[in-house]
Amino acid sequence: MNDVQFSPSLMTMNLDKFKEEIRFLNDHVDSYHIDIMDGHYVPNISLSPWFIEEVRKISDVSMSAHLMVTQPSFWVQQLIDIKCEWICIHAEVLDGLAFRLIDQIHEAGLKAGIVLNPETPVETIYPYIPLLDKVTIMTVDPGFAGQKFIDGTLEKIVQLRELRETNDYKYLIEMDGSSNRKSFAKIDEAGPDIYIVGRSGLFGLTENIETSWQTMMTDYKEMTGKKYYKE
Ligand SMILES: O=C(CO)[C@@H](O)[C@H](O)[C@H](O)COP(=O)(O)O
Ligand SMILES: [Co+2]
Repeated sequence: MNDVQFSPSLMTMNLDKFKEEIRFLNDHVDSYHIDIMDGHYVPNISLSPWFIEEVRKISDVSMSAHLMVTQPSFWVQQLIDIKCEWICIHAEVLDGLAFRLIDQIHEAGLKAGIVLNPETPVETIYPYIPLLDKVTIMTVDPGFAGQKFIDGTLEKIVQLRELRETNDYKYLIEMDGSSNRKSFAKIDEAGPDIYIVGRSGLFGLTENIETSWQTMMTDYKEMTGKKYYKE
């Protein structure tokens, strides 16, 4: 397996420093995490396909959309239209749609991911898990930044690693929510491939993105004993 990746959650970036933060991060990350909420699936509104297009004007980094919406078909089509590289849908809204939507994403040449809420077991996605490019484990309830890390979610990351190993599945394992100095050690022990970092781990650390990034790198190194490959 490759090195761990960090994927900044742009919902928590400092919008008054949009260009400065994106230009700095472009050289350090493999993907950007874009939270898209419809105000129904979760009681909040955040980013949009339009936002992805704006970031693309100054970035070649691949985009991973995290759809927190009740009608995924509509949003999947919007994201296919703009060729968003990763389209990730919550398992909880996929009944009766999963195979069709995953196929639709793959036929467009894009990657399909599934996101699991803290209370949703990994078994929910067994019917289509061999088709997936990524599985994201929510380590907080979806909808907001700044929430408390839910320790019980980590065993699902371990379960996904074991399943992948046993069955030779290809999906990447991602975690989303409250990854920061306090949680890096326990996340590292569970062993996801991708850490989403938001306000508590990166953007909220200092006034300046370069200093925040360096602080995060120090935190990661001190808490895990490991070095990030794009430090
Ligand atoms: O999907 C979500 C929230 O629904 C996340 O991507 C948040 O944007 C991230 O958790 C914020 O970072 P923290 O505030 O948790 O550090
Ligand atoms: Co997210």
